[in-house]
Amino acid sequence: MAMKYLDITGVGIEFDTNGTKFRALQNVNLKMDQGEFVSLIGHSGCGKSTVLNIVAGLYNATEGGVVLEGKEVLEPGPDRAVVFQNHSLMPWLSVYENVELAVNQVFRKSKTKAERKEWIEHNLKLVNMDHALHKLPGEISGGMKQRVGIARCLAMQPKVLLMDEPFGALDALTRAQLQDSLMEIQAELGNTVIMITHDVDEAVLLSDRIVMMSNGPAATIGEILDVNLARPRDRLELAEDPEFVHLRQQVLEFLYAKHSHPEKKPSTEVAEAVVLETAIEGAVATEAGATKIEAA
Ligand SMILES: Nc1ncnc2c1ncn2[C@@H]1O[C@H](COP(=O)(O)OP(=O)(O)OP(=O)(O)O)[C@@H](O)[C@H]1O
Repeated sequence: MAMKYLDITGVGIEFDTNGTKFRALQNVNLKMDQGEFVSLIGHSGCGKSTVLNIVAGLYNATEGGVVLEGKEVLEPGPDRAVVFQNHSLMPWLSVYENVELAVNQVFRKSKTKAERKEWIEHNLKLVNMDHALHKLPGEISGGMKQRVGIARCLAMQPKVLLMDEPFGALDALTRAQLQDSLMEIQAELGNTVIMITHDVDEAVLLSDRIVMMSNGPAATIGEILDVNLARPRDRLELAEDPEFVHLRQQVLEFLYAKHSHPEKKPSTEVAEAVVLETAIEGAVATEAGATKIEAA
């Protein structure tokens, strides 16, 4: 079979927590084209973040692996930028400086200072944050912080944008605005995106495909749903579109009829601590130096 842009093949992972082995993922296979937008959906604790962390290079798979544009993923790198649920901006740096940090890391050698400045401003404009360049994260709203986090990732021109519930902490209206912005940016830039979400409508609205995961332990991909709704997509029109309603129904059925009973699993505390840690590493998991966790 021909290599795809992003190839996740036979991925499994077993964690070793204080001598107890826990198999989180088993035989996960996903092949993505360049420019594709894929959502991962599944019950809490099934392994969505673990898949993302493996693609990010933050976790090493126990079996199988990830190949991006012909190159095996072995560690974090600026070709895979991560947007976390909680922005992970450096609180002491301005909006501009937060993006600058990432841009300098990737483009210090290839762009002049003036070009970098223009590039930072361009990316903040893409997310409608060019009006607040000199504000600190503490001086802007949650939705604005998330916009800056997205701009920071986009500015690195990653091959793949990895988003872990990027709008999960936002109110419904802000979330809708950011979803629309993301669709516009995606239409303009053609980013390849993997996004974790718990929101069925969000998955259908944004995705080309929805990857639905079975419950763990040993979670895997249960079904993949193609979303062939025409773009650009308008949330109001789609609300009554029979195809949208049908797709939504299929995801709900998967989650609540076919896989409704998540089995008891060890606490997710460890995973959460790891994600928090990587978030604090901040300026970027996006940055090549982020913490890497070895699996058992
Ligand atoms: N570093 C780790 N060490 C041990 N166990 C882990 C680690 N990371 C994840 N796990 C376990 O793997 C399973 C999958 O966790 P993961 O965070 O990937 O799930 P999730 O689907 O993203 O959950 P949620 O939707 O609640 O964020 C959980 O049982 C979790 O406890």
